[in-house]
Formats: sequence, structure tokens, C-alpha cells
Amino acid sequence: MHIVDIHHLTKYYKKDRGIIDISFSIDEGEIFGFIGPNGAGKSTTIRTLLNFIHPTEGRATIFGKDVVRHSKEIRRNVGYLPSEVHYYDDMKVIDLLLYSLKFYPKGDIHRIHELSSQLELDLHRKIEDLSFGNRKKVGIVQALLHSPKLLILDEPTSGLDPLMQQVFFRMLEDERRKGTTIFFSSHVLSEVRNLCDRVAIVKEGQLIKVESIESLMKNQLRSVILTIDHPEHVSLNINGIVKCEIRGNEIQLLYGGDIRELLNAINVLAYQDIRIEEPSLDEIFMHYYKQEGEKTNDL
Ligand SMILES: Nc1ncnc2c1ncn2[C@@H]1O[C@H](COP(=O)(O)OP(=O)(O)OP(=O)(O)O)[C@@H](O)[C@H]1O
Repeated sequence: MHIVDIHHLTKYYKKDRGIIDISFSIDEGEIFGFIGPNGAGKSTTIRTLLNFIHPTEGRATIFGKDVVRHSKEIRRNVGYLPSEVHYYDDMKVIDLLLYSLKFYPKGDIHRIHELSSQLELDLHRKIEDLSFGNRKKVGIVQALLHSPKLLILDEPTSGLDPLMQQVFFRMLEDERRKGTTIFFSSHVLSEVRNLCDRVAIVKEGQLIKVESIESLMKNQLRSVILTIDHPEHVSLNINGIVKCEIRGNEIQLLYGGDIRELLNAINVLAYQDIRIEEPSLDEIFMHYYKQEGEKTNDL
């Protein structure tokens, strides 16, 4: 069953593009990543799903119900973390969370304590004294406290340190084991890679691809940078090289083939250094654009 269904969703802010013709679905129990650079349209899509803004065209359903007509009903079973959390600074964390709890008949105070202790959040501090990361934790507890069927999290890890990110990911996995569907946005692919079943990639308001992590990993692109004297004399004739550039004494490759094959070819060269990195989102997008272009040419 689809928990979220998005059909040709378009949003213009007056004349400004928000998102254009976005369509995809999220299955029950999935952890679904929504990735793209700043301004790609992630928050616009999410805010449309929550009925904070109205679509210019297209429609979306959550739990099979139209997000505009049934938003109140839908919200009871959705936990939402906005990308930026704003609170009444003068309140204590516990008072804010108890206030939030009142909206949900299913929520209980033990859950607040359990979630806060996992995140090492001090419930008795005032909101105004909290760092950005700690405010984010308050938002996470708020999103989870009523054990919603669907979690929609907009850039949940920004502001969390790497250790806390791991704690948070484990919490999401616990939620998923209970059957919760999770939809979360990020501009960091490596972050969502270990957690998600599938990802949707957006750029400049448009959906570029929906892909399972499994096939994303199979076609995983790597950025390989080789430091070598006279790089212009080197020829690497192997499949999987998507892009090859020479900059000073470096050969910069974008490689999508078997990494062992590349290393075998490189091993015979008298190189000084090698760096293998995850390519930037932009490089990945360019690769996808190229593939899409090739497909179009084939037709
Ligand atoms: N209230 C608004 N008025 C006008 N344009 C807006 C508004 N909100 C968003 N936009 C525009 O819509 C586009 C998509 O923005 P959106 O915030 O959805 O992107 P995002 O992927 O969430 O990026 P970020 O990570 O920076 O929040 C951007 O070009 C942005 O400038």
C-alpha cells in the first residue's frame, strides 16, 4: 500500500518556481530519502504534503486521503519536523512537549522521557538557552511523541553532531521496525545511503530519479584523484570512466565501474598519491542528466 502518493505536483510562488511536475509514491514501512541541493524544492514538496501551502497544480494523498481536503485527519497520524524549528523561547522544554502531547490522545509522558533520554536532551532547560542542535532534538521528540504512522522530517540531521546522528538513525530504525513509514530530506547523499530503502533525487524543482539504494550502490560513482608526474602521458582505457580531467599534476576521474579494475590499471603507474571520494551531488546529477540524455537519443 502507498502511504504517500504524489501526482504531478507543481507549486509556483507567484511567478517563482517551487516545484514542477513531481510524482512519486512511498510504500508502507519504507525509509524514503528525498535528496537535492539547497533550493531544489524539498521543503516546498513537504510543506505541500502538510497543507501549509497549496499546490498550483497536481495533487497528493497520504494514507489514501487528499492532503488538502483531509489535512486535519491526516495530521493526527503524521509526525513532522520542520527544517527550522521556532519555539516560544521562554518555555521549558518539558512544558513545550507536554503542551504538544495534549493534541494527541495516544501520546504519553513516558515516551517523552524515553525519547529525550535517547537524545540526551535536558528537559528542564529553557528553550532560549538551547543550541541549534538541542532545539533540533526538541523538534525530533515533538515529531515522534505520538508514535505516528508516518514521519516527515525536513533536514533532520542538520545541526546534530555525528555521534548524535547515529543515535538518531538508530531511533528511526526502531520506528521502522514498528511499521512506521519515514520520509526525510537531506542534501547529503552519504547520510541517507545507509538508512534508506529508496531515494528520490530532485534538482531545480524537478524530479531527476527515484531509485533503490541497492541499484544506486551498484552504479555507485566515485571521484578518484590521482597525483602523478606528466598526467598527460597516462592513458586509462577501461570501462566505467564517466569523466576524466587533467588539472596540474592530477588526473581527476569520475568512475562508475568495478573499483578493483580501476585499481589494477592504476597500480602499474608510478603515481604519488590517490584519493577516492564520494562525488559531489552536482557530479552525480550531471551523470544522471547524461544518462537521461543518452536514453532520449536512443529513442
Ligand atoms: N515563500 C517563498 N516565496 C518565493 N519562493 C520560494 C518560497 N519558498 C521557497 N521558494 C523557492 O522555491 C524553490 C524551492 O525551495 P525549497 O525551500 O523548497 O528548496 P529546498 O530543497 O528545501 O532547499 P533548502 O535545503 O535550501 O531548504 C527555491 O527556488 C526557493 O527560492
